[in-house]
Amino acid sequence: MLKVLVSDPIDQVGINILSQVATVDVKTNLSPEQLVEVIGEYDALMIRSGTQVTAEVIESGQKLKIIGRAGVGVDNVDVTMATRKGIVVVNSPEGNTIAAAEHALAMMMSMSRYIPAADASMKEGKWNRKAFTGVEVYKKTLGVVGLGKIGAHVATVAHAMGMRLLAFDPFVSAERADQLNCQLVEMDVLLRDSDYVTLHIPKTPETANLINAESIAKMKPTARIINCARGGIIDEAALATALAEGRLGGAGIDVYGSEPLGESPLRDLGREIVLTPHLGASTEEAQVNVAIDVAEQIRDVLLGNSARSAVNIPGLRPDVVEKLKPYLQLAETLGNLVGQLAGGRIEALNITLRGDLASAQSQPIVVAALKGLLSHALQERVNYVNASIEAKERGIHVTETKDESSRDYSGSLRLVATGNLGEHSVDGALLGDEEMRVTSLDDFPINVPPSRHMLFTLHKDMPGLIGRIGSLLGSFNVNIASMQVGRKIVRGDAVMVLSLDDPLPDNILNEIKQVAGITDAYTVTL
Ligand SMILES: NC(=O)c1ccc[n+]([C@@H]2O[C@H](COP(=O)([O-])OP(=O)(O)OC[C@H]3O[C@@H](n4cnc5c(N)ncnc54)[C@H](O)[C@@H]3O)[C@@H](O)[C@H]2O)c1
Ligand SMILES: O=C(O)CC[C@@H](O)C(=O)O
Repeated sequence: MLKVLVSDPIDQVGINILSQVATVDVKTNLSPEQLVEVIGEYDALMIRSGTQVTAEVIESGQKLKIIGRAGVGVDNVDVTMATRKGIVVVNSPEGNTIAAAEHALAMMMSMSRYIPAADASMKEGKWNRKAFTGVEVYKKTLGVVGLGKIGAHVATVAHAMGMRLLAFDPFVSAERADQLNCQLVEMDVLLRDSDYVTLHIPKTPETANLINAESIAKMKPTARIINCARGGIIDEAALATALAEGRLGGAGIDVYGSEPLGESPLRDLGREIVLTPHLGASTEEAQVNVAIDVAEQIRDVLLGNSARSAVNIPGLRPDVVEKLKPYLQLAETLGNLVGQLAGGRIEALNITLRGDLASAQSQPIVVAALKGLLSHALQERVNYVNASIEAKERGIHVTETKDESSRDYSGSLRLVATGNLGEHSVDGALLGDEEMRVTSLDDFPINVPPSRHMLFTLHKDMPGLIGRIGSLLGSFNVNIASMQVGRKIVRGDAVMVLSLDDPLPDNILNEIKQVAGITDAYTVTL
């Protein structure tokens, strides 16, 4: 029975989905050591932002196939290590967009009107109207850093509230910014001209400490900053000092460099700062959305299907995979076949997509071919997640070619593997929608369906040779299911492909190679 560990609080609806296919253990508040200790039992791990999925956790998760992050950010997962281990990492890119955007807007309003401080004073029994005179956001300038999903929603609502909008996002077009009524500007201009700055960017090496003493010095002393994105984008010590010294008007902070936030100068500040404990995604609606989104993906992956938002299988969108499925199988089979024919250390693989396939998205097909190529050596350790990285680490130079002009089949593939033992090529196509055919081997035309056990020979086309091979196999009690010969000219070089019902005994290959007229022979197990 499959087992899933849920190590952060997840809505029950997600647990119910996981329970359709697995035993689900909910164990929140595990220490890092406890997580390392138990993770080996589980096929999948579902988390929010509380669990740190370190390299050590992944190393210990020998059975792990998928890590599901019920939210957007995967910075609490060592994705590189997961990829290396062939573990799919999925998230919910949109499930909490509205929740996080509304939290940023709530921060903007509550700090403008000192609502948390006024509320606290009321609860202390006071009636102090003078201490909490705020400011309006109407006609003020909001600088949106990161005009992605959350930034765009914040911009839309802020525009409706009568704010002027600036945006900094090097990856967004001026047209998109225009649609959102934002003026795209450089970061320095945004800092200089904004009354409010709101951050909606991922934490990356470029964005770490983006807001520091230097950038704060560029802002208006009355400006207010909101971070509902990721901790570590603002230098918290520099922020606290600037607020304490009146060099910045206010801050609304939901995320911290280290969570949970321990002792911090931010906690010592007054009404000018609003702090929340990473609540951006904490709405009932968002938690249901992300739980369903991620639990469904875990369930699907455990059932052997693809995930719709895997962060470490770029380009393998489920709709694309669905359409290409028969060709992915073909690519994997041909990769496996040419890998075994080439043997030894493969140095290069060229994949040619022909006919209609030339206009298809090639990346999944290339990944499938690499998975096949490496599967003989790596067995089940190689999968769609890590095939590219494994190939790269082995120094395999991968190239792809597209040839729309080839019209033998509606779409066909050609793989050429070059290694330290030589070069081999295979061509393959689909008959009808799904039936695979190997259509050439080392440029000799053949037409055979791939089968589990196969024997390939390169030989001289001469009378009696096929009979001798048949008798030899018979003497080892190996049954031939089908046989085909391909040649370019009569009595020239030829190939023979035999599909066998049984695996070939170890010693028979050498005997086959001794038969007069045989140049070479290969066994392949698919
Ligand atoms: N507080 C929470 O609970 C909470 C909830 C959801 C999301 N988040 C965080 O909010 C952030 C935004 O999420 P999203 O869903 O909008 O992501 P998104 O990917 O849709 O948008 C991010 C945007 O940032 C831009 N960007 C990347 N690097 C940049 C840089 N150096 N400078 C400027 N722009 C840059 C990208 O082009 C993109 O448009 C993420 O960090 C996410 O983890 C936090
Ligand atoms: O799990 C949470 O509540 C936080 C989620 C949020 O930070 C995200 O990146 O989606």
